[in-house]
Amino acid sequence: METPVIIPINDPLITPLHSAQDAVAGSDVQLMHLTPDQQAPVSEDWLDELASGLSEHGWMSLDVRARLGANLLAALKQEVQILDRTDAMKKAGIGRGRDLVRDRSVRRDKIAWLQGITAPQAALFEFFESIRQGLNQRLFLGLKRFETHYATYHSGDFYKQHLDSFKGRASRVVSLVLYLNEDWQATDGGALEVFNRDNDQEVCGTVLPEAGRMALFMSEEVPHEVLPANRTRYSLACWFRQDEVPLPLQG
Ligand SMILES: O=C(O)CCC(=O)C(=O)O
Ligand SMILES: [Fe+2]
Repeated sequence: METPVIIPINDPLITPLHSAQDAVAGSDVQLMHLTPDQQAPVSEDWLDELASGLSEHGWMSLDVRARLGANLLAALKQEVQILDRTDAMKKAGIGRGRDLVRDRSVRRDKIAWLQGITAPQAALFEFFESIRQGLNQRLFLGLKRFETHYATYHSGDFYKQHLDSFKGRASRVVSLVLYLNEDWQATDGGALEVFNRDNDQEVCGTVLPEAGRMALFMSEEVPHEVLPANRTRYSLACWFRQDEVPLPLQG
């Protein structure tokens, strides 16, 4: 059973998005500080591990619950739940700008882009920025920036096998997915299936979207798929990019 979330506004449909986000930021600011005995979110050794996972296998899955802290994960989940319940999330598409296609046979999730403004998002962006710099120092990927969105998959939603970037576009280079769901069971569906980068018929890993679990992979190389979820599945995806100019945040 999920813990019920109380939406701190009267009429979600007429309240602008930033108010919903402010409500979250305001109530959770004090939760964002890491307690002193907590492991540093990002250490040199840990960045070494990420870099070797990516260079040797093209992908990896790891548990970052202790690094990010249960409070930050809970605050991020609360944000995405509020966005979802206030209808602030948009049907996701494939492609960008004029090429954007909303093809429900390929993907059915809903997304909302993060701006890094609320306290939980600011803490998360700091974490992503350390990863960006750490990967650049170790793998010379020239990652200039990252973009990140929340995603909600309701029961029955999926995302068929795909790559996150077309070869040679030098846009999305490294993909990161962070999951926000407590007590996710295999029977809840919604697993991320990762395929062999040299054979897109061969599953080489299955990741359950449990809170604190993170998947990291090379965007142009690693085919992956989100299996149909049997309960609401919350996550956020982040792409580290080589291009400098942000595209309009849509789709
Ligand atoms: O949520 C996931 O496990 C993966 C999502 C994904 O592949 C994407 O948004 O491109
Ligand atoms: Fe993807």
